[in-house]
Amino acid sequence: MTDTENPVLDEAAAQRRWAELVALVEADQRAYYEDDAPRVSDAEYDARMHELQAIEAAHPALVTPESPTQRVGGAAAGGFATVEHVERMLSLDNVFSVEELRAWDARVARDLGAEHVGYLSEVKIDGLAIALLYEKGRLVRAATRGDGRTGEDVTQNALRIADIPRRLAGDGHPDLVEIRGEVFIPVAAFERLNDLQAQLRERVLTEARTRHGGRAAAARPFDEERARVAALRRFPQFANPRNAAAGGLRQLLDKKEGMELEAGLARVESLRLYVHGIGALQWTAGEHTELARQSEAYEHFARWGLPVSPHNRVVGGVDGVVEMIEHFGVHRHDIEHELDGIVVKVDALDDQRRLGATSRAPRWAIAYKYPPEEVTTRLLAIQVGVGRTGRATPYAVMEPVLVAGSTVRQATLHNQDVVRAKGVRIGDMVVLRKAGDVIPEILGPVTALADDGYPREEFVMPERCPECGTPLRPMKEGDVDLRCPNAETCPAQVRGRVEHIGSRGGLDVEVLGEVTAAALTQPLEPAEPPLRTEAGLFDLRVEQLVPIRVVVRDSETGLPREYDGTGEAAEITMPDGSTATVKSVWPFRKKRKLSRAEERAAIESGEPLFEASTNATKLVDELELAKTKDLWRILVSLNIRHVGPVAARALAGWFGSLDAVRAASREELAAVEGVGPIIADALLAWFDVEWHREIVDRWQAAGVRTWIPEHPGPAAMAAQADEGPTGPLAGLTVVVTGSLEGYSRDGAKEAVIGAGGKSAGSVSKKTDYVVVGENAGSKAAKAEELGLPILDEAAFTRLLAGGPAALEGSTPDGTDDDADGPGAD
Ligand SMILES: NC(=O)c1ccc[n+]([C@@H]2O[C@H](COP(=O)([O-])OP(=O)(O)OC[C@H]3O[C@@H](n4cnc5c(N)ncnc54)[C@H](O)[C@@H]3O)[C@@H](O)[C@H]2O)c1
Ligand SMILES: [Zn+2]
Repeated sequence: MTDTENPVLDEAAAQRRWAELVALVEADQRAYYEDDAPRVSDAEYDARMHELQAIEAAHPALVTPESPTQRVGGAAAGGFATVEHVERMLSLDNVFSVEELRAWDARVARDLGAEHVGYLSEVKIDGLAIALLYEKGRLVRAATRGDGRTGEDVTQNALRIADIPRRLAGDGHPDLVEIRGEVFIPVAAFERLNDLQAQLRERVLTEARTRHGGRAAAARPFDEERARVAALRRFPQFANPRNAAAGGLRQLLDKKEGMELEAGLARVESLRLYVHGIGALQWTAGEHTELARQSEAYEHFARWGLPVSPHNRVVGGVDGVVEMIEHFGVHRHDIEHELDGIVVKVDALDDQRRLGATSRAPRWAIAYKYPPEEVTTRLLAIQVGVGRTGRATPYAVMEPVLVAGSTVRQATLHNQDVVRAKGVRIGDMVVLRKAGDVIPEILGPVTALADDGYPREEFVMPERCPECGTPLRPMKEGDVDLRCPNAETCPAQVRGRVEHIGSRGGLDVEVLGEVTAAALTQPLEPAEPPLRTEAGLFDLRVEQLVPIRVVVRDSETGLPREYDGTGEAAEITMPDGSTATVKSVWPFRKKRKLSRAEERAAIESGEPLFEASTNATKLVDELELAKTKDLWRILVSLNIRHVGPVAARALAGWFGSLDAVRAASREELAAVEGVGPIIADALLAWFDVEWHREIVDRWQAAGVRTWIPEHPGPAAMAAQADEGPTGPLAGLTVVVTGSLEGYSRDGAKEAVIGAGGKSAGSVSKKTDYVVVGENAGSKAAKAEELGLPILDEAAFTRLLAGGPAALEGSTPDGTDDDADGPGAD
């Protein structure tokens, strides 16, 4: 599986590697199970275990009962009384691919002499195991797994968990039953817990400030920085729900007081439980029917008031399991808790007994693990980038690492407060998470490795803009974000605005991307850029472009890319004052096609060897075409705060010309549907700035059309509005979710608006139709829950053309083909 796996080591090398791995895995287990503070990601731990297994498979002499492959990981750690489990608690073996799963299924079928095996397929809850011992229906003990034989007595904390009944419901309970389950913190509760930690930090700070101010001898000023670090140590941000849950169940509440107790209680009360197994079971003879299947046991559990996961499925064979794996591969983040795999169990208890268990795990169950979404890597540097709006954003530069299928080397850290709250220092090993399509995020440092000898450095937010040197400051009082106030000529901001003009939501000029924007605003040569601001954009000539040489910058960060040997090398000064050799390119020129003789002649006579590239002529041609694009695109291109495509469409549609927008009062602007007072203020503020007005003037002088031909003007629009909206979708709100074949995401919205309807982003009772495409997620489910009419793409097309009347005669819910979706069992 892993590339470190090497079964052809000679005996001595195998022995050495084996000992090394055992030491690593044991240290990992202590950090994970006893301290609730892992030092490596689960993926790395799994890889180590896997390598260990491979070595032992090739060298069976190395297998001893003490090997981690033969034991249940974990131990009963300090602080709690230890208890013996009535029956041993086991771990689970893992598979990492569907092929391995099918091979496991084939072995089980062979051992049972069956053709198909009936399974119970469950979501693998990322929490920690608990064993609940009930005697005649009364909870007598709750224990952690520990090493499988001995666990920690956590009954006191368990009694505070609402999901754990003190008495089982109903009657006819066994004399003794050991019920196993998973304690976890739901994702939403986890976020609330972290909010509470932040609030407690603030309270600690306020108290410290007050104490300081009250002291008569407050000669020294209050050390804000130190106080914040201390507060963070008392109430840290939790890295993930699993560790927060493990720490929550295994805390000594009676040793806590004050704010610590408040935090501790909140943590234990946010714990939930799903039961997923049976240990010892003793009934008074004759009082009960024998249980035949695990799923039957769950039915008993549910009747006794114990929570059973709603995601379990009973399936007829391995294909049903594979379907579930595929389903949760896509919907991994659509359920209440974190999951890291699918657990498959032989459902028939007789068969479970026949298959038995190894010293570590049952043979009748297996866990399929999804690819990791959390990995660890080294934080090499924290740099600061400046964006289009001047916001200065610190971002992490990490050792490249593979996570959720892609290589990640950078992650935004948002602002200096976020850096502080995460408690990361440059040089730390950090936990990096990339879940689904969400952008990668650093969760925090690996605290267990805080003293690994690698040099550390605290991050200090720079005081000046790294691109133009202007002092950074918040734009409003109370703003956390710092901005570069030099909007007019800060290279980063001009570059960002020019790129925005070329973007899909702006003038949609294909050649005007990040490299072109940088070339036009910050060329290495000529020293004077063709554009100081975007005002001159439509005056550009091909001759101006040809001599431009530029440094290629990273699209995320705006920083120069290291020289990679493919372009021309250029020496430049970096934001921190150092120099670097980076890659540079000539984006607008190409070599003329000359014979050798012609070339020699050209060199002698000083004629140029280069001419304009297709990119250069294309840019000028496309800008020419862009001059008569829709008015809303021009509006977006002005880079006015809050004026994106939606507001720009509303403004253009109502006023019909840029001059009318400019002449409108605050009230007139705010009154337009989809505009409102915030955008109205942003517009007025924008037109108030002289260099902004100059952009409009110069664009108009260059021939940019800033009106809609044949638009009747705002007065006529107002008159018409009194008569109500028109079009087949007038007065109707439509939500489009998932992907459609014939419409892009924006295209579908535009089509709804074009037909006189409203396009909404979220489903509510006010929604009239929900259009559901491929891979639709929670919105589709919500629509079903609210009983809203659901349309497929074909019905949507009919609706756009003919309004609701066009849908009559067809079934509003489409077909019933996919009735066995996620919630159908
Ligand atoms: N990062 C680290 O340093 C580190 C160290 C040790 C363990 N780990 C993590 O723990 C894993 C190994 O731990 P493990 O031995 O506890 O095994 P495991 O977590 O892979 O599987 C066994 C456990 O799964 C749990 N589980 C969740 N849902 C279940 C369900 N529906 N049915 C049955 N059991 C369910 C049970 O608590 C059971 O004990 C590793 O693969 C890794 O993910 C990480
Ligand atoms: Zn600047």
